Amino acid sequence: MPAISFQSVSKVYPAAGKSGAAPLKALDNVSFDIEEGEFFGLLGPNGAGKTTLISILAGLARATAGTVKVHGYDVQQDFMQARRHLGIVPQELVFDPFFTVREALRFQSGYFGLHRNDDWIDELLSGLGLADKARANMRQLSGGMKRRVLVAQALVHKPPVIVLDEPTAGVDVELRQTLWQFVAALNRKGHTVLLTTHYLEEAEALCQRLAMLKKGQVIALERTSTLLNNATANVLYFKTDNALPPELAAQARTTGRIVELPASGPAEIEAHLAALRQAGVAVEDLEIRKADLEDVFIQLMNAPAIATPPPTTTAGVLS
Ligand SMILES: Nc1ncnc2c1ncn2[C@@H]1O[C@H](COP(=O)(O)OP(=O)(O)OP(=O)(O)O)[C@@H](O)[C@H]1O
Repeated sequence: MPAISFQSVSKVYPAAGKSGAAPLKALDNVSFDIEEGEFFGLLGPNGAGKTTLISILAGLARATAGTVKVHGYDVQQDFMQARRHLGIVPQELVFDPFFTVREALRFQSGYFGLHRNDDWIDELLSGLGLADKARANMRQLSGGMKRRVLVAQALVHKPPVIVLDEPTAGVDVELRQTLWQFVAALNRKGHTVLLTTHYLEEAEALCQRLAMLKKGQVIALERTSTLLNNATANVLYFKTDNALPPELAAQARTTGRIVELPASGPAEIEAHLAALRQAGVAVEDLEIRKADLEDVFIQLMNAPAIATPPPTTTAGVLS
């Protein structure tokens, strides 16, 4: 049985404000399963529908159509059973300022009917570098410390499935590393992890499989390694002060003077270099590197809209 199953999930938000405005389809027939023990990444640009999908999973929003199950429990019909199997680390820092850290964790344990949970709470506090903050009041903690408490709160009932919604946005490097070591260790013990992130290098390092959302549709569902192997093999990286010829400009990612040009192999690299020479583009600091997840992401996001239904298996990447 999958840990999480999304089946034909759609979400339409009614038109806001002016009459005549069209309703917004935030999710369009999203189907995929996440198997037990997987470390799974959900990626997509702003507004792709990631938070909407996680809100439906958490029972905080209702799907317009389709079903979502956690360990076989429907998130609507069996809400409490589904919720018990989930530990959700939200994007926003929400907490009660009057509790100490330990009280907040005890309170959350009580919500799940767990009353003698201090051994596990101590383990969480020490694993997340919060041991000396147990008696601190929540309002005295820094933003990074509050985020650690949110992670501890999500895990207080030892959920088999852990959902992290952009947990490292605006978080310093040290906390990111603590968090990832902790979550990776839980994953090794068998916990399923679903992560949404804007940091593609994080997804590349951690996630075994990825789904990419674009405008509410799944446009790729693949093992991370397969996605990387199927994608453009190389990227030509250089700096220039000159304008690129239009056929190269259309394919290039340009950041100030830095240009990154995808190339499928040696022949295309040579063709790009010839085109640059012919256009009189002066190139500095030229490097050829292997494509990474960011290149794959940009390639898929820039691909023309898909006309066929999204994949429901891990069969391949649509382009
Ligand atoms: N409560 C709501 N009412 C109306 N529209 C909404 C609501 N919540 C989200 N949307 C819209 O639905 C679409 C998907 O939003 P969602 O927040 O799920 O995307 P996201 O992929 O999580 O984006 P981000 O990376 O910016 O968090 C967006 O166009 C957004 O404006």
